[in-house]
Amino acid sequence: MKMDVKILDARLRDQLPHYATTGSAGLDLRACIDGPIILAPGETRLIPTGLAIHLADPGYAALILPRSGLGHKHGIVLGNLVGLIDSDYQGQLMVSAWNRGQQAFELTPMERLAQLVIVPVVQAEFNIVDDFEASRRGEGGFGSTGRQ
Ligand SMILES: O=c1ccn([C@H]2C[C@H](O)[C@@H](COP(=O)(O)OP(=O)(O)OP(=O)(O)O)O2)c(=O)[nH]1
Ligand SMILES: [Mg+2]
Repeated sequence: MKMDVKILDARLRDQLPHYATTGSAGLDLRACIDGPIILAPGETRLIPTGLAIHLADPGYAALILPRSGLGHKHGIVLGNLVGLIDSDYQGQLMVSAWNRGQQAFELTPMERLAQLVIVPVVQAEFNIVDDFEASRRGEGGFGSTGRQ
């Protein structure tokens, strides 16, 4: 698919997000900040990415996800856990950077902070009913099938 992209920060012109390998699902998003930012343990900051996208088609959405290295090694994940980008959103992509770790983390200008994944979406119509057609699971959940 092709999506409209606006480059809001000139520094991105020579380091546009791209799929790093042929099989990559995510496009890395960079921290478009003017100087280093120290994220104290527990702190959350909204970080601009210098990029806007317009998916336009309600059959798509984009997800902002943490990078595994930053999340696992440094505790840098997302304040909203997952960012959901609507197909009609035209503003700058923002990353809620949360230091869930015990150590301060220095975020460097233009470092790759999170990743963007484009996903298909189905908008559901409601068919209001009094009772569902029976299923094997019924209302069982939250471990109802056991652990092993
Ligand atoms: O990590 C994120 C999450 C959201 N957004 C933008 C795109 C999205 O389409 C819009 C609204 O996001 P969401 O619906 O999750 O937030 P809300 O709190 O419900 O705000 P709104 O009332 O604007 O829908 O904010 C980001 O840039 N980054
Ligand atoms: Mg919303």
